[in-house]
Amino acid sequence: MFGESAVMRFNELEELETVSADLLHMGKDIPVWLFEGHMGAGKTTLIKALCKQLGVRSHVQSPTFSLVNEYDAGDKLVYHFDFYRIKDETEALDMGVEEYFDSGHFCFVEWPGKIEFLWPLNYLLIHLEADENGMRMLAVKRV
Ligand SMILES: Nc1ncnc2c1ncn2[C@@H]1O[C@H](COP(=O)(O)OP(=O)(O)OP(=O)(O)O)[C@@H](O)[C@H]1O
Repeated sequence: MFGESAVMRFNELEELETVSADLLHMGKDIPVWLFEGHMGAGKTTLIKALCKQLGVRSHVQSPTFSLVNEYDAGDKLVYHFDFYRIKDETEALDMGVEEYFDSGHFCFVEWPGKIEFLWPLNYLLIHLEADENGMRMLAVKRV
């Protein structure tokens, strides 16, 4: 639908259903999705919308302290990471982040810049920004 990259603009929470459906259409064959964006850009909110589309019924919230949450999405699992508070990449290695990335299950990663050396070869890179009016700009690229 979008080729290898796309830009989307939206400003209503209701639009997230369409945005997340489009993203899944574009990247459903890629397990690891990296979500870049400043605090409050809307990373967790977008991941919630994606999880809903994937059939997750449990509560989706940022795993700021646990580093990873696991959600059941029927035939697949979703691992939701937040590396904002991680000390260094050794901590990510110790929690087995490479095994998660290789598992074939969806891995949605907030603050991926904190573990840049551990990014897999292929991933979906999503960059989110919010302007002063609350308008969101999302750029997505298959790598
Ligand atoms: N598309 C959107 N339209 C309107 N409001 C939104 C949208 N996305 C997020 N918000 C609102 O912006 C606020 C911050 O969103 P969210 O917590 O998802 O950001 P975040 O990028 O995960 O931040 P952090 O890095 O601090 O976890 C929330 O109150 C959320 O409801």
